[in-house]
Amino acid sequence: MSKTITISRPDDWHLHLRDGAMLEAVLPETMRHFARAIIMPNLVPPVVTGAQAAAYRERILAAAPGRGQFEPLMTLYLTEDTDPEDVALAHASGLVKAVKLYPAGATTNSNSGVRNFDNVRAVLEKMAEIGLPLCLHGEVTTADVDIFDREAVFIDTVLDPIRRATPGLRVVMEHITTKDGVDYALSAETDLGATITTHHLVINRNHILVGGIKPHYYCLPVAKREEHRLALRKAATSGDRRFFLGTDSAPHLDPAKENACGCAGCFTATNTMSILAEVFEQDGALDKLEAFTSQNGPDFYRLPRNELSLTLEKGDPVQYPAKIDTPEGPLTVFDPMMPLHWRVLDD
Ligand SMILES: NC(=O)N[C@@H](CC(=O)O)C(=O)O
Ligand SMILES: [Zn+2]
Ligand SMILES: [Zn+2]
Repeated sequence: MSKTITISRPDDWHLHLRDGAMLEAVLPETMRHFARAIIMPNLVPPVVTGAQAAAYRERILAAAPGRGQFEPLMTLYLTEDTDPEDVALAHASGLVKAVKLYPAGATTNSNSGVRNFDNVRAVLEKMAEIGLPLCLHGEVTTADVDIFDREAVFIDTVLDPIRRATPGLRVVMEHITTKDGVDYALSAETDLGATITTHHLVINRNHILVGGIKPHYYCLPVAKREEHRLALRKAATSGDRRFFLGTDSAPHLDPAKENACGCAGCFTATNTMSILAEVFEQDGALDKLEAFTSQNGPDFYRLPRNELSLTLEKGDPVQYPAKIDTPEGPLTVFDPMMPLHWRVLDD
């Protein structure tokens, strides 16, 4: 008899869908396995206002094969000019589920992000009042801080002060990559969660750099030492409610990655569920997969868990495309460097 596992349908709590032709190419990859996703607002120009988020949501739904089967959970891109009342209205209408803070210059399309955190104080206070989560790209951007230390320094010098100054603010530490991130998430009983990507459970910094530069393993925050990857594995597979899946699936066309100045981002939407099942099985934690992909996220966001389910079956290695063809060129799918034995049924 074949071995199967059935879980509530997963959600992706950190996803880049982009726009236009890329949106059309990547949306089906996520919709195949995920019911909902927190949609990142780092378009060019960014999704700053409620009106822009509503328009982007319509473009996503228009690109969705079989409308109604996928719910985009919209976010606003926090700038120093963001109006607290616009945020409150977009939240009250049910449109917006989180606000995203990018330190200016930290990552792809973050130039409109925050330079002086004092200038967003009024928005953060409003968010604490109305219970709207803040999603954080947690890296400092100062030139004198080593890129491998930027997450840990951000926690000490930005995140912790913001949380102390804004009691009740609900925060998601996005795509944590360090033991420091895990430990900080575990330090709070309420109002703090952390997403973990698929790829950071698989790669460490050697995979980017040993034997030649591997641009498809380059993302931000950059993968760290093996001890950090192991801390992330332990956190994800623990079932602890503070950790949930945010794939950070971040498509960039191959020429933009395979470049003298390659873009940051790994595209994992296609094979994420097979990778995660393999990872959780390797760690003897298949029974915790559902908590990570389907329960802890909606619980944090105070949304119902999905009623539909998803079944994975163990068998011969799964076939998936190495690249997705988009009208604008090829897009490489993340290579986990191991055979994957768990296939999503009916996908
Ligand atoms: N993670 C990445 O490496 N890239 C993301 C931006 C982000 O999430 O920081 C992107 O938009 O390409
Ligand atoms: Zn980020
Ligand atoms: Zn991201």
